[in-house]
Amino acid sequence: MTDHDYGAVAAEIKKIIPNDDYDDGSTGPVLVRLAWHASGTYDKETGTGGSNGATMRYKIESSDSANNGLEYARKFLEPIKAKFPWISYSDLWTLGGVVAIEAMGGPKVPWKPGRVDDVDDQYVPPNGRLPDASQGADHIRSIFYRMGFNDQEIVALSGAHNLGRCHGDRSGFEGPWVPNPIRFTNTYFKLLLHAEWVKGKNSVGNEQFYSDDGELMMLPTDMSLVTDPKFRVWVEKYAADRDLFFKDFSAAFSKLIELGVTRGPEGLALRKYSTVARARL
Ligand code: HEM
Ligand SMILES: N=NC(=O)c1ccncc1
Repeated sequence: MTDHDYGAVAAEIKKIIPNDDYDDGSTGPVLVRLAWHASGTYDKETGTGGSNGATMRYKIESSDSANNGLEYARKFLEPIKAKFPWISYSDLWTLGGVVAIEAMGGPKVPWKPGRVDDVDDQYVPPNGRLPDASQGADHIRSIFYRMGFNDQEIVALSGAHNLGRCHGDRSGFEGPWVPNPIRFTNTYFKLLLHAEWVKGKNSVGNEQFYSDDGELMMLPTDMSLVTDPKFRVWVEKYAADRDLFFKDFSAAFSKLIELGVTRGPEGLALRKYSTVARARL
């Protein structure tokens, strides 16, 4: 692989994180969500989906309602793609999440280049592989076990809900999880355990949980992290130990953005699965 200056790309991404005209003043949370959704379609049994290929460029995937709102993130990164045309979208989108996490005070996340963008939509994974926020622990496990994650990693990754907010016109849920949604901390876990959460219906008719002052929220899937005993063990650990959360989140997010990436001797990603597996998409 020729040596491109990925540090220069990262520095350019860092410049667009603060944004007084967007949400809570930062593009960081939606960039993290883009990196996660671009990777979270992976299926370990068939080797399909994942961050390689940047398949969300194709309508089939970008129009999946689970990806509502990610057009903002993709647009924020377009000028950087124009400035560094040699970087793949697959690498740009994952690097965007990594840079955003660190810029918001989170841990360094190991990231490697070499993803290759698909040239057509033949490898687009089927919709429906991302989690449904209205469900519970069994559903979360089915989604994340499919990707190859365990309970500890599921809880660590869920800590990304310390960032950003829900938007009624995107997901049908509303509000932030924590008081400062543009700083990466373990507050999400402390609130899950120690705040009072009351079930209610939001303005678009979906059930979610509200803090006593009505300012903060939790999704039904968030609440399953404290009602399910095996998840709860890790919520308690991460609420008590920020450094442990940072270490585990960094490892899990690095694993997430590598899903679907098999590199050849030159470091470039190869398509891992056969036409047979593709036929099963
Ligand atoms: C456990 C399964 C998960 C469910 C059901 C879920 C669901 C949701 C929903 C419904 C939203 C609101 C989207 C919107 O209206 O803008 C959201 C936002 C977000 N999610 Fe998740 N999520 C899950 C896991 C994750 C993971 C694993 C990550 C990253 C590691 C993540 C990162 C984010 C971020 C950063 C936001 C805020 C985006 C913004 O502020 O625009 N989520 N999530
Ligand atoms: N982080 N996950 C999400 O943003 C999401 C997942 C599924 N459906 C809507 C939104």
